[in-house]
Amino acid sequence: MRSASIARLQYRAVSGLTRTPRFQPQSLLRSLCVSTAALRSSAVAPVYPSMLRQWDQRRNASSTASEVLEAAKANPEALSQAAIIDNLDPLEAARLDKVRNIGIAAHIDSGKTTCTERVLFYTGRIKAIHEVRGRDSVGAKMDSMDLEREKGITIQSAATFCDWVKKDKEGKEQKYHVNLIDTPGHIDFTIEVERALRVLDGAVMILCAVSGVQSQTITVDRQMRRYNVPRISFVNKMDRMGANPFKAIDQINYKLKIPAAAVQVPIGAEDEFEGVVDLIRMKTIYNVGESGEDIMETDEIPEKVKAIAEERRAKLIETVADVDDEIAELFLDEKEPTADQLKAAIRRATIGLKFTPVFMGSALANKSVQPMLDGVVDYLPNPSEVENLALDRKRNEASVKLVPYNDLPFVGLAFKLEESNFGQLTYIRVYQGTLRKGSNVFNARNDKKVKIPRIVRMHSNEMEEVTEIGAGEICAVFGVDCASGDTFTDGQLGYSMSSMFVPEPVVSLSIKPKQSKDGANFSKAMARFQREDPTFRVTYDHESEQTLISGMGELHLDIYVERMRREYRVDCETGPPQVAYRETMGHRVDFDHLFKKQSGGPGDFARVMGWMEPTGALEDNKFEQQVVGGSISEKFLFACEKGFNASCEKGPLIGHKILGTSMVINDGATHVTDSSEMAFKQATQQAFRKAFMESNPAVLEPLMKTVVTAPSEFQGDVIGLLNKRGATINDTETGVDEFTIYSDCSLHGMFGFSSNLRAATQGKGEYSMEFSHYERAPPHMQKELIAKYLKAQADRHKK
Ligand SMILES: Nc1nc2c(ncn2[C@@H]2O[C@H](COP(=O)(O)OP(=O)(O)OP(=O)(O)O)[C@@H](O)[C@H]2O)c(=O)[nH]1
Repeated sequence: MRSASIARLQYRAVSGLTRTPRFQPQSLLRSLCVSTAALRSSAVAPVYPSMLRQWDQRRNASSTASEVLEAAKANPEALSQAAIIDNLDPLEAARLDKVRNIGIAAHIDSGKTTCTERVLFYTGRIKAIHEVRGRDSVGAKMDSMDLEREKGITIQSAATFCDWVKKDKEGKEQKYHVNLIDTPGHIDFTIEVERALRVLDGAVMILCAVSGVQSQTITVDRQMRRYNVPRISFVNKMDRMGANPFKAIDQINYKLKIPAAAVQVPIGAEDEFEGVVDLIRMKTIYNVGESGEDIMETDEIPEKVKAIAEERRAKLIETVADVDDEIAELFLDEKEPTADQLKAAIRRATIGLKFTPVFMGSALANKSVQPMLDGVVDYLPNPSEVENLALDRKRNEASVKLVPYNDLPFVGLAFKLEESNFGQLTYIRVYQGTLRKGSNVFNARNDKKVKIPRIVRMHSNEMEEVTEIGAGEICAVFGVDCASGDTFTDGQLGYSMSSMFVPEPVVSLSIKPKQSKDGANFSKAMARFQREDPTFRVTYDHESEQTLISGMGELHLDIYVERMRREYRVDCETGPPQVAYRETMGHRVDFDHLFKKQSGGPGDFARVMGWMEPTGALEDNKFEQQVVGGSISEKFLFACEKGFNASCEKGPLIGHKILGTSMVINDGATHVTDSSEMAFKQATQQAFRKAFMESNPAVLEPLMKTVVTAPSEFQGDVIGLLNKRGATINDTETGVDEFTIYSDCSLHGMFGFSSNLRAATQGKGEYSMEFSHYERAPPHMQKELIAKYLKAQADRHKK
């Protein structure tokens, strides 16, 4: 960073201007400089220590520090990331301009892996295309796990990188570095999508040209919104019977509620799908060569698509005008935007999360994948165009913007852990600074120092060793002990970044190795799976003396049982799937509970008073203390809270977790010698149990949003199947030759549904299920569950 650039920043801070003339006379800029010491303590300082070091050597100290600080406080935007980026070394800005970090996310079987395989082939990363479940039995590059290749589904997200060469306006070739993560479609592996989207700058949302927006499209849409990820859309499978990209676009508009318009129209469809017309430049694009590796562009638009191309181009301009002022002005003046104007507006609107341009093609038929890659470069942001924030723990958790500049202190986020043949691999997104082999970094969670022994770039299951990774890039490191979501810094900065959203598991199974000699390997596998996947939990139930594994669905748990067998050679016995029920209280109950024991020596004494009541929403539990006058000390109140939390972990009705319950302690009594933290914890737990049972409590069961799709001839059978399982049907959509039913059903009712559905639809039906919310279980079921729990407890006591 040059001193003039820093000075420009100071100038902006003082003047409040967001843009500074690039060539300010040095003397004017210098007059605005402040003392380094003052800056270090300022709101700006922690972001730029390395700049300050350089500046220390060059500066002409002056005394306007307070002015700069005041101006910075009044106008933080003057120090925005954009302003800093604007002042970067031009070489650094040019480097970032050529980087894209993207994810591919979609509903199950939309063609994410097939599409990624083409991307890798066209960018020269792989020498031949292999299909998912292909006849050559090789399998797609990104599905590297044997299980993935056998089942034809993606289980783990896989990272890779490639270089895409694209011609610029002047016809000069420009090389873009694309880091890409292919994610699974099954909701059971949703954490993989969650963590990929947490660290990526943009995404390609793939849709099936026949099915359009499907249940998991809605889920990934929600995940993209959660992390503000801009997206382009790709309507795949244009070669399939019934393909209709415009129906998919309408659905993006009204189901996902994000303005979308086609930037291409297809030339032919189904088995006559030939290529596309680019609506921005009004050119036709065809793939030629054995695997569609070459692109042929012409100005001649076939007669049969001329009208639709004109109509859709007008629609594109109209949709963009709705979200972009510059195009809106041209639109109102009835002026046609130039290709450059339209492209720039689409880029602005896409990055601003106001629009998604829709591409179309067929990955399997090797058609129109390259224009989608051009779209990644043209419309998705480079790392400097995305705002990434961290909390500065040294400055009261103030929010700071991270700057993807190589020379700044290092800040990175570990977003995924994976065991490899060479030890634990930790995937890191570098947000600021450079990560160097052999350097020391600090884990912000526990301030532990770790050395980085090896850095690699991942290419599915292969890796390429590198000595350093710059800001804005993704890599993996070996030998770093941490948890998913940990922030690493260089040690100077007290920054930590927010982690990803981790959904709660809903299904459990009891599990044990068939042979006791496998105990050690079993524990090793459990520890590893838990470390890698935050939605997979292992608990030990002391009462039933069983190990329980919990996860997002039956498939999720089945995959781990299978991986245990293959990767650790441990055959396991599993119990039937169990639902993660919850318990909640019925109405408010006041309590005044005394816990007192006197048996010779020092006794126990604790009295707690207050009330318990439902929180209203079936969400988190709440503990509050409103003690005035010191009848219970802070230390003992803390023990009460511990008692409350422990009670919430195991409800009195059936031993499941408690939801939506609050406890207030507002009075009590303490004994000078007999009171202890243990006594107050016990007293709270006893009071909790009593009040809870008096409140007419209920067992809650998880309700699942279920979506079933099958060929039309099976509609009656599928409805019958769902009715038998007590599902409430909310909506039915009828397509060309298939139907989709949206329903709510209890998780318990859906166990084993996949085999029933397969049998009822000759294997052609598909379904997906996602947790929706908890609801009171039917009274007869509650009774049964309580009776079962009581019996199990009585049997245990007899033993
Ligand atoms: N007709 C047709 N089939 C396709 C196309 N793209 C993919 N497929 C097929 O669709 C199936 C699913 O493809 P994948 O690439 O595994 O889909 P995915 O989205 O990665 O699947 P998951 O990760 O399991 O959700 C495979 O049988 C592919 O051959 C396409 O453009 N046209």
